[in-house]
Amino acid sequence: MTATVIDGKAFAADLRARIATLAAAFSAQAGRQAGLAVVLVGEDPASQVYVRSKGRSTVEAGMASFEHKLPADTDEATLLALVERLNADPAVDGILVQLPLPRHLDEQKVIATINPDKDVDGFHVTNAGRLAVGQAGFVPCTPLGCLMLLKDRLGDLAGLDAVVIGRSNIVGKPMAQLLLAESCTVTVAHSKTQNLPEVVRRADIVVAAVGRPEMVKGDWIKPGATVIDVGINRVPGAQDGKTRLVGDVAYDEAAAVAGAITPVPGGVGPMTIAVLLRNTLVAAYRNAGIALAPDAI
Ligand SMILES: NC(=O)C1=CN([C@@H]2O[C@H](COP(=O)(O)OP(=O)(O)OC[C@H]3O[C@@H](n4cnc5c(N)ncnc54)[C@H](OP(=O)(O)O)[C@@H]3O)[C@@H](O)[C@H]2O)C=CC1
Ligand SMILES: Nc1nc(=O)c2c([nH]1)NC[C@@H]1CN(c3ccc(C(=O)N[C@@H](CCC(=O)O)C(=O)O)cc3)C=[N+]21
Ligand SMILES: [Mg+2]
Repeated sequence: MTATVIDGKAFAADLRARIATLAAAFSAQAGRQAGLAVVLVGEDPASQVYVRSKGRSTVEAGMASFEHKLPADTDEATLLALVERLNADPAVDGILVQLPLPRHLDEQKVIATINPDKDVDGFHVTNAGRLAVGQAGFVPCTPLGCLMLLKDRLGDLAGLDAVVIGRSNIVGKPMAQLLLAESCTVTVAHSKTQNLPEVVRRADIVVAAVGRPEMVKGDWIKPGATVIDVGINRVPGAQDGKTRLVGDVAYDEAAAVAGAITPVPGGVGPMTIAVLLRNTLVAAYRNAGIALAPDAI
């Protein structure tokens, strides 16, 4: 058996096209574009690439992009003051502070300062709480993108056994909450989990969000299972000095057993950015007081 490749890049492109149509309608109705502010502290090359790509996608979708680049030695008061200014700016519907922050800055404090109704990353405790109790709020982009791919592939998820590997606040935990809300039987595995291969072998749905290159092996996968690989790991490539991107799943092995699998790159990553645009547009409609059908995007 060879798995169906879940084309996240194509799915995300389709989603972005639908968002662009709605963003144009929003601009016409509201008399202004929806706006996303992205804050980058420091010069981490990977973060710079992501921020540039977010800015480009935002503009392509017909929304305004406000990029704020601050030096690595920015102090906490300066960063918090910028977030407060963006909270108060009516042109800004969504605020994203690129993580990780330099070590001297307290990520939790920065996230707590973002107005929850502009928190398009869904990282604020208010949004985490809303997700946990089933209230409307912003859901973190990566897990929501994973859920969209799963529902597109599998339809109703009720009763399926799902194993999420990883329990971070930005991927693993919200992913588990979303799958629980879809009535999956959810197991959350982490670095202290015993017999991880056996745990994973029970799963109809595997979401790997670990940050360890190709850790999940082909013989951990139940035949026919759906495998979502969140991992983005840069490893040395075949040629000297070159690097390549691999996921948390040993792709070729797993694809020989799974029913469907996301590739890296071209799987979950592009979905993250598309969902960020979606969340920003939802925020814009809400901030402008214009109704948006719950299933519009
Ligand atoms: N595609 C995308 O858009 C995105 C991709 N990513 C990628 O996803 C991956 C995970 O990111 P993130 O959640 O932020 O990572 P974190 O480092 O915050 O969390 C990693 C999780 O994996 C668990 N873990 C570590 N080692 C093992 C192990 N040997 N066995 C089982 N579990 C283990 C940790 O357990 P414990 O809690 O016990 O330490 C932790 O819960 C990374 O590769 C990251 O680059 C992240 C965000 C977006
Ligand atoms: N506040 C905040 N919100 C985030 O959502 C956030 C963050 N900080 N910090 C970093 C992580 C990582 N992340 C990715 C987004 C897109 C791709 C993506 O598009 N990846 C492409 C490949 C990109 C490449 O070639 O490097 C792909 O998988 O096909 C990957 C990873 C968002 N993150
Ligand atoms: Mg982290």
